[in-house]
Amino acid sequence: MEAMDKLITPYGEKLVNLLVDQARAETLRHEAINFKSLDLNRRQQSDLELLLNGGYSPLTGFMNQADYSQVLNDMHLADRTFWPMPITLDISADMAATLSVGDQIALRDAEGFMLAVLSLEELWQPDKVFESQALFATDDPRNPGVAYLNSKVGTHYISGKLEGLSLPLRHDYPSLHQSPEELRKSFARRGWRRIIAYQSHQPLHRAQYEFTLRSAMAYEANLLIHPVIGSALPDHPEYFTLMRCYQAIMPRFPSATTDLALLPLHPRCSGMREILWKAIVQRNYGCTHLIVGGEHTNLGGTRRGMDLFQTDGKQANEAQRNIVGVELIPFPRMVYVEERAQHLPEEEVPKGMRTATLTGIELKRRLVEGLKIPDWFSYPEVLRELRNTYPDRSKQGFTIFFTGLSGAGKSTIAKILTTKLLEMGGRQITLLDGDVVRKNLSSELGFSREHRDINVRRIGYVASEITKNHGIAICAPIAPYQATRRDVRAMIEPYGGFFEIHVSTPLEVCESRDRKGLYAKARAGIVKEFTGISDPYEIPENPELLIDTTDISVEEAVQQILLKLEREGYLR
Ligand SMILES: Nc1ncnc2c1ncn2[C@@H]1O[C@H](COP(=O)(O)OS(=O)(=O)O)[C@@H](OP(=O)(O)O)[C@H]1O
Ligand SMILES: Nc1ncnc2c1ncn2[C@@H]1O[C@H](COP(=O)(O)OP(=O)(O)O)[C@@H](O)[C@H]1O
Repeated sequence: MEAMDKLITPYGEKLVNLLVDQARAETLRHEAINFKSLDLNRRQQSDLELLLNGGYSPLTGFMNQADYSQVLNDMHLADRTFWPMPITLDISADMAATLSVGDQIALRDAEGFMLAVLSLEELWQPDKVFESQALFATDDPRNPGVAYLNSKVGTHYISGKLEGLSLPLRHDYPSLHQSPEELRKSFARRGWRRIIAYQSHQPLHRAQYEFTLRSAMAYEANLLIHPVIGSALPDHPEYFTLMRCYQAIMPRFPSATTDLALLPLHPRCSGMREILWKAIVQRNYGCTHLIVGGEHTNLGGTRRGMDLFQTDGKQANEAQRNIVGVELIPFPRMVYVEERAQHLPEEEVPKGMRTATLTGIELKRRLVEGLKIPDWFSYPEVLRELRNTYPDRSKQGFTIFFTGLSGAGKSTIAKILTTKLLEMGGRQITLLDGDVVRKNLSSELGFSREHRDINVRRIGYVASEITKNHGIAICAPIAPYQATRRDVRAMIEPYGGFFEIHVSTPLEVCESRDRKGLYAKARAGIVKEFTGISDPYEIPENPELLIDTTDISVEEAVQQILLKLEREGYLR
């Protein structure tokens, strides 16, 4: 590449800025009581941000039908500008039925804060099968892009003049959320011209660090580490861990030549179209090169950018890449070479030398099981951050979720288990017994299926919060329905351990115990909808443990649970 004396121009030569001035913003805010409202989801907010701040230059709004169709057909806008990705604003059929051309629609964030106003010009129903085929070369719902389009994207698209009032508000890492204009200014001030972007999705370990640095040297370029955060959950601990991992590794890069900023782009999983689209965005942010690939995969090592060129590259001819004007640098499959004590692209490894890689799944396993992660794989400061979020199991939170008939022994076992765990110490413990919850959290509820579900989900929510904060939640509701128990499991498992314990004492035994006299009342029809008598109990399919208390003592039951927890590494 020849020497450049200026920053690369934006795609389409001019950086778009759709934020209106103060006076216009005031007028729009004043008029907004008469506007229709649309609360944007994360992806729509990401697209709006990149439209408003010029990341999508030369687009000046969500696409109209002519641009949308042309982009799907041959990756061009209606005016023949090359553009590979549809950028559309979707709404539900219900909302579509209330709209007519000329309406003004307030686009709001999840809290209802108005970010922009769209004056409706077009409303149409896309052919999602056609869109799936164009973007993902399939309409198979197992493809994540197709699944998103079918389940999360509304039935209608809208377009029209877009006026921005505010970029989405962010309270996390304000200095890292830099717009194209801000980054360009900062590059210009520092005299940066040739800039390689690395759009990371995961922490940088040694392979990514070595390759990005090596690329910067080979191309005599500066480096922008540009994590893609448009789809991240900004209130989720994993997001903050990821950010801390980036911040932890930055001091290893030469600070005068490397920068870190966040890219609010929401990925689409759409192969070569996606790469070219990301390259355009990156050009708008002032970058001349884009490293493609480099994520840690579950299959082994790092994903090679080269794979994408080989599978989808046929459509991405040289001409398209030239039009975008950003040089693509494929990330090779990096492996660790022991004799060299460094990572090398697989192709460059001299014959006979021993190599090593660690898969994403294996990394996670080692983190949660507290096992060693080899020094060649990452840096201590990055691993420290990861270990804080994924502490080994003896420090993770977990939920013990008892389920079973009334009188099966749930509360009794739960109480003694709580005492035993308190004796051991180490974590905060909360007992969410059925009766206690019904008194304090669910006093307005009865025993219909709907009410039982609400009750059990509330318990699940509280338990998930406790588990997230590394505590122990012990729950003892009847929880008669399989689907609800499955939902509760899904709420908790991402944060720590989940043990469903079916206290499977048979109905006859529970009835003969009849501690509260409720079975007698149920038989007499005085108590209605009584589980096991006049209401269903769906047997758990795959509980972690099954305890029938007919012939065992409470102490024995509790021992079974403690042994299970110990075997799984939750007790040390
Ligand atoms: N109709 C009916 N069916 C079942 N249980 C009844 C009913 N009416 C009152 N009770 C008492 O309420 C306790 C069960 O409440 P849960 O919150 O655990 O039930 S559920 O999970 O919401 O289904 C349950 O307590 P346990 O005996 O400790 O299980 C009963 O004492
Ligand atoms: N191994 C055992 N575990 C738990 N409870 C037992 C056991 N053996 C007998 N029981 C008796 O069974 C009854 C269970 O009642 P409870 O714990 O309130 O059940 P649940 O909470 O499932 O409705 C208690 O009276 C308890 O003393």
